[in-house]
Amino acid sequence: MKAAMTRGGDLDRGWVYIYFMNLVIFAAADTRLPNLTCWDSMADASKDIVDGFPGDKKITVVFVLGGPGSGKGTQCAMIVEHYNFTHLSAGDLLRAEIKSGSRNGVMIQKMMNEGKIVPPEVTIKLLQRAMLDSAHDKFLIDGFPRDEENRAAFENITKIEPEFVLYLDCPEDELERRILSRNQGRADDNIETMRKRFRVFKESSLPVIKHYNLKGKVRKVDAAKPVDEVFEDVKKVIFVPLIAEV
Ligand SMILES: Nc1ncnc2c1ncn2[C@@H]1O[C@H](COP(=O)(O)OP(=O)(O)OP(=O)(O)O)[C@@H](O)[C@H]1O
Ligand SMILES: Nc1ccn([C@@H]2O[C@H](COP(=O)(O)O)[C@@H](O)[C@H]2O)c(=O)n1
Repeated sequence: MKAAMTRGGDLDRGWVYIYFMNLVIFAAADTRLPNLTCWDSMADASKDIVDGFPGDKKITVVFVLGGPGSGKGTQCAMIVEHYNFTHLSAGDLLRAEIKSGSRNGVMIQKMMNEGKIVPPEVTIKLLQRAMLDSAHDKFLIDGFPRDEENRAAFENITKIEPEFVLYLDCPEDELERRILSRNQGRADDNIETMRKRFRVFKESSLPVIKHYNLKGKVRKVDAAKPVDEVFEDVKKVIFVPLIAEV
């Protein structure tokens, strides 16, 4: 009897064990649900970067490249006053992403502080969202593509070829002078990071400019001149023959 009771007790304990194991499995499945949802929403969030652009809208893109402090932001601001373009700065979008407190913010901040290039999927997603959110179809994309990886990924994902590349050419000593007197509170505007950024520009961005030059798509301007003179060149030499003023 004792043995039977013990056996019975063992059997009961067995069922209790199975019951609790089921609870654990269900609970585990339950706690995985938010993760599964998260993966789903991540898939949704990344959908916009793999699908190109909706509709047949023709998107015109001009890439604006040049060393750090060459005047990309300054010239883009002047271009949008005269031509029907929307200015998107890759650097500004990345800085906004840091400020938003997003998951990628810490990584982006670290890369920027070291003058390194952020992985293309992050930057392209931000650019593509900004383009999709905009009612416009003509974009000046400033500070992008920074390297061959940026360039190839952008073309593969968006299927967009730039109309041309505006290259603001400026010697390093002038870039350094401008960056060190910019005074906008940017953590990367210091001599050490500036030099790293210039090295990255020479090693990684110049090959992109060369790539487009081989395709006859580069419009180079002497960006060491005063702001208004640079803009006169940008305007007369580049935009007027190609795009009507608004
Ligand atoms: N042609 C110019 N002559 C003198 N100063 C200029 C000229 N163009 C821009 N600057 C000044 O140089 C600094 C850098 O210009 P800007 O921010 O437009 O460069 P950028 O290429 O966008 O820089 P970054 O790549 O670091 O974002 C600013 O303080 C700006 O006022
Ligand atoms: N395509 C890009 C553009 C920028 N970055 C990072 O941001 C820094 C600042 O860029 P600016 O154009 O505002 O000077 C740059 O040094 C990079 O760290 C990037 O990674 N990819």
